Parts: sequence; structure tokens; C-alpha cells
Amino acid sequence: MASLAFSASKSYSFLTKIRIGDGSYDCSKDEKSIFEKIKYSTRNKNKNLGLTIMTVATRPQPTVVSPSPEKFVGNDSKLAAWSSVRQERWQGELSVQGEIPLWLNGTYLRNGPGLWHIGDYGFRHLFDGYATLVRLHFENGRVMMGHRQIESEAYKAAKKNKKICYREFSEVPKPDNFLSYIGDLANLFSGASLTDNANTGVVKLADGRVVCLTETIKGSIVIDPNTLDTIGKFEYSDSLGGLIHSAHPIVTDTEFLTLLPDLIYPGYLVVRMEPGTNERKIIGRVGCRGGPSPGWVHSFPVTEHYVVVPEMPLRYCAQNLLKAEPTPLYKFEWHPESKGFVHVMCKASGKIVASVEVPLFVTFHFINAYEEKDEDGRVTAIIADCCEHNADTTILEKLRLRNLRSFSGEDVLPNARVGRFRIPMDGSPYGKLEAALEPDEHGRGMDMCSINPAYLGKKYRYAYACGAQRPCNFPNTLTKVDLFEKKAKNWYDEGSVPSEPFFVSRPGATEEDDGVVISMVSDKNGEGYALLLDGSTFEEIARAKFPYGLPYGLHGCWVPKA
Ligand SMILES: CC(=O)/C=C/C=C(C)/C=C/C1=C(C)CCCC1(C)C
Ligand SMILES: CC(/C=C/C=O)=C\C=C\C=O
Ligand SMILES: [Fe+2]
Repeated sequence: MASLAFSASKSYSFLTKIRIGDGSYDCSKDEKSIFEKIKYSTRNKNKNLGLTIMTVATRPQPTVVSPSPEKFVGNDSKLAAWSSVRQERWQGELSVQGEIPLWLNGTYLRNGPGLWHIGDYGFRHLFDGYATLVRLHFENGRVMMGHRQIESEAYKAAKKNKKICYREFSEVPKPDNFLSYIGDLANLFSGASLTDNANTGVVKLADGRVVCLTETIKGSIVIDPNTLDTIGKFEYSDSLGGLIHSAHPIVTDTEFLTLLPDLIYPGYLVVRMEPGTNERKIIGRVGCRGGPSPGWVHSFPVTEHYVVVPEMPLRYCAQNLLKAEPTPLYKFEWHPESKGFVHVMCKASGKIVASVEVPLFVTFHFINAYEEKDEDGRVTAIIADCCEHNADTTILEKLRLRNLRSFSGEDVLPNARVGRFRIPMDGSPYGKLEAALEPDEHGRGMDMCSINPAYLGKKYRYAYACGAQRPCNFPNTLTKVDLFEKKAKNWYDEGSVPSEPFFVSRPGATEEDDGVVISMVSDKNGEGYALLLDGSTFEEIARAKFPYGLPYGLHGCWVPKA
């Protein structure tokens, strides 16, 4: 689809606008005819798309230039992090330097976008890659490693047809002809053209099933944690519908909670699924206070009794979802005028107990949240921490592969901090957002976080994350943040990129940081290794070298030995 460009020669021109829900978008003549076809083809199927097509007089607008797609380019450095995985699968034992604690028995699984090209066509963005699962199995001081591609429909179709066949984060299949494009747009409304490339995270449900996830609901895929076989789609048996959800559900021994953004009537459904079932049930709904659509919810936090629903001014954009070319913020748009909000929903009743305006913010990842109480045990405020990018959306652009692959020594990673929201529970209309510690403690880099899972929703002291040693173009340290002392301890290996530090608690531990932190490192020689740090001292206790460097990965989970 053409990018938006209007003639500046007249002071007014006539423009077609489509309205979906509360949002309205400009479109060209060709696009208008496509929307008319969609409207007509869905009218008789009882689908209320809330689609209105209208013509309006408008002042000329500036041309919006889309980022250009790129050829498959190599790496400037030897770093394996930003190169596609070398082969479909591998498994074997790793040699260990140092000592793996004998209590560490189980499997760490890490998921991420590890294949960024098809033939000589290179993908644009980190989040576009086809999912690569990596497994580290710890037993009696030994480590077995394996990696394997997830057999999503999107991955299988790309391999078979030698081209992208589904809409990925920034990549869209090239239409063979105009008619198939009309088909694609119609498919977009039904979700058929969206990817099921489950490349973001992996979770172990309380009933033992292991599910890989992305932000499209259809991209929920069950895998075998031992063989890394793709078992099949995780089919939700309810009739909630919708196309997208948070990439980071909250998963505990008793429940699976997630948010379903509603793009038609801007808001979020908060849903819960019990172990052993595939049925999500609605806890409640939050209507957006800003517009034109819900804020992006990559993740959200919970406390013991509440679900915290962030409404970020970086909002989904229905128009960008429909475009064939990427826009500067991909499927999103920055709406500072719409403001930022945080809503608090009671888990038991589904009632909104607080809804406050907060300063503008940009975050992918919430770290944790908890209830602050007075002497009588009454909840006075909710504290919610996140990796906050100083309300600056440029981090999305920095995660383009060509930026990651071309580090020239300049310090180009935008600043980030532990953003701490304080949401009053006394009905006041505003919440606060401040840095929880001086960001220089962690080099002003902050993302890819974990905590001791026993402290989920509770007052906690430690967070593990990736920080920065500058100059850098990507978070390049592992950092342990002490939120009581407001200090951080940092691990750094020059030229290396470590992945999300994942905390595993020692059985029987009574201290919050008694355990190990697992990460996978891409080093400057193109090699890679699994790294184990002591959770308390944050010193290295062991490393296990991979046969070759692996691509960067995002999020993981722990599957304890049965
Ligand atoms: C890897 C990561 O962190 C995020 C991945 C996000 C994806 C794949 C989002 C995909 C989407 C579409 C393909 C269309 C609908 C919107 C959206 C959920 C952004
Ligand atoms: C890798 C990343 C941000 C790094 C910036 O500092 C974000 C990943 C988001 C998806 O899981
Ligand atoms: Fe994430």
C-alpha cells in the first residue's frame, strides 16, 4: 500500500477517511475501494467492524516517509547475536568451566527471534525473526544444550514458498497481484494473515504444558521441553475472539492471567485461565481513557489482589496494521496528547479500584508490582516497576537489525531507567512515575528483567536485568538492582551481548537472592556460552561453551526436574 502523501499545490484537497471504532484514518482511492469491498463482504456475515467510509476536505499534510526494506546484510562485528541461527537444530553436552551447583536440576528454556532471512531477503527488525528455542538442561553438575526452530505455520510456509507468507512484526508478504492483496486485507480482519511465529517467550503452565508465545493469539504454540518438538497450536476453547494479547501473561501455580486489547472499542479485557483448561474467563474490562486506540501492552504487572493495566501513549494503530510498508513506529503510534494512564482492577471482583493519569511513559517490560499498606493494613498505594525508556519511542527504531549490526563505537543506546509508578488508592486522579534508583548505577540501560518468582506481586528487593556499559548500541551488561539500597552490581565482558538474566531460586532458600542467574552470552569472537552467576554475590560461578554462537534470545522459563 502506498505511503501517505498528499499534493501541496492546493490549499484544500478532498480526502477519503475510514473510521474504525473511535479512530479515523486517511486513505487513497485504491485503499477506499478495498475498504468498500471489505465492508461489503463482511456486512452479511454479522460482523460489525464499525467501519465507516467518508470523504472530507482537508488541508495538505506533509509526506510521511516509511523506512525502506533492506537486503540481507552481514554483520560488521563477529557477534552471533544478530545473525540467523546456523542450522535448524543441534543438541549435545557442553563442557563446563567452574562448578554448576548440584541443586540446579531442571531445564532452562529460552525463546527468541533467531532466523532473520529467507533466501537473500533479510528481515528488517529484531522482532521479525522466526522463533529459535534454546534449551539448557542441568543435571548433577552437567549441562546439555539443544536448540531448534519452532514449526509455526508462518515458518513452515516461508520455508516452503521461499518468501514471507504472513504479517510479521514489521514485515508484510509482498502481494503477488492486486487481487491477492484485497484478499490479504480481508484476511487481516479475520486474523488469517497474521503471523503465528511464537518468537517472544515461553511459559510453563501449572498443568505442565509448555507454551511459546508472541503477541498474536494464534501464535500460542505448545512444545515438548525435552525434545523441543512443536506439539501443536494452543487452542483457546472460549469464544472471546480477538487477535492480539499481551506477550507476557502472568503464570503461577494457580492461574494464567492476560490482557486482550480491544481495538474496536478501545479498552482491555482482563482474563484468567485455570490450569488444565484452555478456557479464558473474563475477570473484567477496562475502557481506555485516551485514544484513539489502546496502548501497546507487551506486558503488565500484578499484585497479590490486583491486576495493573497500563495505558501507554504508544498506542496500537489500526491504520498501520493495514499498511504494507512499515511506518516509523511499525504497528503503533505515539499519542502524547492522549496522555498515559494506569488502571487497577480487583482480581476477585473485576472492579476498577483506581484509574490515574501518569506522566508519559514507554515500556516493554514491567518488573513487578506490590501493595503498599498503612499501619492498619489498608492498601494506600500500588507500586509498579518497569524498564522505562524515558517516554522516548526511538528504542523501537534502535532494534532494527541494520542498527544492531552496525555498531561504530558511538554511544547510541537511548537512556532507560527503572521507572517506578506510585498509584494512590485514595481516589486521587494522578499517579507518580520516578526512577527507582539513579540510572547511572546501571549505565542508563535497562531492559529484559526478571525477579525471584516467589516475590511476584509482593514487596521485593532485587531485580535482574540487562544494563549498559557505554558506549554501546544495545544493553551489554547484566545488572542486579537492589531497590532497597538503590545500588546495582554489574557484570560485563567487553564486546559481548548477554541475554535476559533469569533467576532460579535454590530449593529451601530463605533469602530473596539465594539462587543462580542464568544468561546466554554472544561474545566478540562470534562464540557463545551459557553463564551462571551467583544470585547473591553476582559473581560468575560457571560457564558452558556452545559449539557456535547463537542468535540473541528474548525470554525464558524454568522447568524443574519432575
Ligand atoms: C518479539 C516481540 O517482542 C514482539 C513481537 C511482536 C509481534 C510479532 C507483533 C505482531 C503484531 C502483528 C503481526 C499484527 C498485529 C499487531 C502486532 C501484535 C503488533
Ligand atoms: C530487547 C529489548 C529492548 C532493549 C532495550 O534496551 C526489548 C525486547 C522486547 C521484547 O521482548
Ligand atoms: Fe518481552
